[in-house]
Amino acid sequence: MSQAPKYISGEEVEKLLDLKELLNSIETALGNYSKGKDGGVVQPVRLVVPIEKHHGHLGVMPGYSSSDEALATKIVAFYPENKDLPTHQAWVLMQDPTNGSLNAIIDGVSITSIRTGIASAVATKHLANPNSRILALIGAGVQARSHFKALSLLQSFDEVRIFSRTRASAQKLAKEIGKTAKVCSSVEEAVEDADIITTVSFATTPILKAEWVKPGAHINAVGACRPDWRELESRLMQESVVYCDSRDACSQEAGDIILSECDVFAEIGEVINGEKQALWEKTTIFKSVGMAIEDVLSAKIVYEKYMHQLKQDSEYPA
Ligand SMILES: NC(=O)C1=CN([C@@H]2O[C@H](COP(=O)(O)OP(=O)(O)OC[C@H]3O[C@@H](n4cnc5c(N)ncnc54)[C@H](OP(=O)(O)O)[C@@H]3O)[C@@H](O)[C@H]2O)C=CC1
Ligand SMILES: O=C(O)C1=NCCCC1
Repeated sequence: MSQAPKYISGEEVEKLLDLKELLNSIETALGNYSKGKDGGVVQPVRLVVPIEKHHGHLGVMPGYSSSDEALATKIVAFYPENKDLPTHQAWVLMQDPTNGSLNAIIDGVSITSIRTGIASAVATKHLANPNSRILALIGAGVQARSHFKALSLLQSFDEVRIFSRTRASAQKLAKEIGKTAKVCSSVEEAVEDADIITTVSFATTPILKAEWVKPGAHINAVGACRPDWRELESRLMQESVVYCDSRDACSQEAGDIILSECDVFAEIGEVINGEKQALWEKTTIFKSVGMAIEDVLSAKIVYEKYMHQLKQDSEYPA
């Protein structure tokens, strides 16, 4: 008889996910994804149902990694206008790949937030100048926080510039980050001389211009995950070396790529596999829209640790 699925909360996810371990695991998974069939990753482009009447979207993201024996599906709702609820709500359904039974339902908000920052950190590790000192965050929500944490695994920053639509959000984040943080009054002010720029906003028209970006900077372009949404102007996309998480997904969802008609030089997985160069001395952009396999790997780590802890608790009760 199959067991009732476990429910694993966001709090538990935050406790159980070790960021360095996740970085290694996501780096390997992105490499496997870009190997095609040989990599053993099966991940179709997500299905997105627009809920136009309420300005929201529902995404369904299944994925399987045969080398990790991990199978999961994330259901994610994103409602940019939500005020009392988070703009993203998500659940990851973790299944046993050997027989299809449901092992766990895991909070997907924390997984989405943590794994997206870590995926950008993987790209930044390969594509940014190793002597990067100034980080600019455009947007000051959930992803801005997870990106600051993830990018801080790679180096410490002398200055973290923050711009957001509402100054109070930027101020709140700056207080959390501490003395290296500086609240800026415009995107231009935030990115001047920045080595790493991370756009994590809900902008739907370009907010970052080529003329403001220091040559050789690295940009993680994380927002604008619909084909008609953009954060970066066309000239910036066309004049930089553009990398992406998935060509298939970005060609359907990334307005920054689709509308600028820029070339995509490589998937980040191709860089990880040594098939394409990391041109970090040039201005580089990592455009991501998010991949199911990142959720699958995160869920696997969480589930295994959760089960290990349960076993220990039952063997050695307090
Ligand atoms: N690539 C990927 O894998 C993923 C991408 N995303 C995307 O990342 C983005 C950020 O998500 P998340 O942090 O969770 O969302 P949040 O709602 O938590 O935060 C969004 C932030 O962006 C700010 N913002 C909104 N519009 C603008 C604008 N025009 N200019 C500047 N700042 C703006 C908000 O402003 P305010 O100051 O008013 O609060 C807020 O600080 C979204 O586009 C989301 O869909 C999310 C998950 C995965
Ligand atoms: O990968 C994800 O999860 C998401 N990507 C784009 C916006 C919604 C969530």
